[in-house]
Amino acid sequence: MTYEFRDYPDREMLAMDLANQIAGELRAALGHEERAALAVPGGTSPGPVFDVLCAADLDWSRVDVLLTDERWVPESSERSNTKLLRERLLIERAAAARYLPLYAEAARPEDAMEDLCAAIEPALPLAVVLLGMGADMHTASIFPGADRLQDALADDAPILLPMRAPGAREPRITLSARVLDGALKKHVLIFGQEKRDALEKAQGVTPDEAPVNAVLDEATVHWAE
Ligand SMILES: O=C1O[C@H](COP(=O)(O)O)[C@@H](O)[C@H](O)[C@H]1O
Repeated sequence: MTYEFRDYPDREMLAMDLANQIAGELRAALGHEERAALAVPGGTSPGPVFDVLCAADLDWSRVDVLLTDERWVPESSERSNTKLLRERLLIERAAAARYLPLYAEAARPEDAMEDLCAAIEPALPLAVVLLGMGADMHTASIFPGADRLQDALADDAPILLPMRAPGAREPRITLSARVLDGALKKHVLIFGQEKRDALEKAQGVTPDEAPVNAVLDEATVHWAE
């Protein structure tokens, strides 16, 4: 497994550079495809990248935007990844993109899985994926020790899976490793020494213990303190 590691002087430069790269990759994809799909993480890290990317000059009306994973909470919750996306990515020029939700008003992710999957399937494969990583080496909502971990890592995994894990505060829904790893361009965004150490620790460890390993091959990792 090989990946490129980019070390930036600060978070602002990382956000500018990464957003410009993603915009360029989407433009390139739209040069030879009718539509291009972009999957992005939630959590605390990607906001500054969204702040730049939302203003990128490209034909957003031909872009499908989706999350890599969602916490099963309503959009009004501060824990909602969708809320973050609506406030910081799906604005300005990017407001013209088509948003493919990973959440529906249902008590459990299982209750909405079929409809959510049916909407996403035609948009695949992903043209570009941006992933986050937790200090426990989870990526998207594929957590070490999760109830559906093996299913999410399987070669024949479904597009989406419900997920519950000791490290996750609420039920989750996540794209499988197969779908994330199948993206034509893959970026992983991490900030801080703790996550850099975690990424190094993930080397040579199985994806069961370090799920991020399932998506790292040929990815670019972007890091700043
Ligand atoms: O819960 C989640 O965590 C990861 C990492 O988030 P961060 O706050 O440590 O940046 C994120 O990539 C994922 O989308 C999110 O649901």
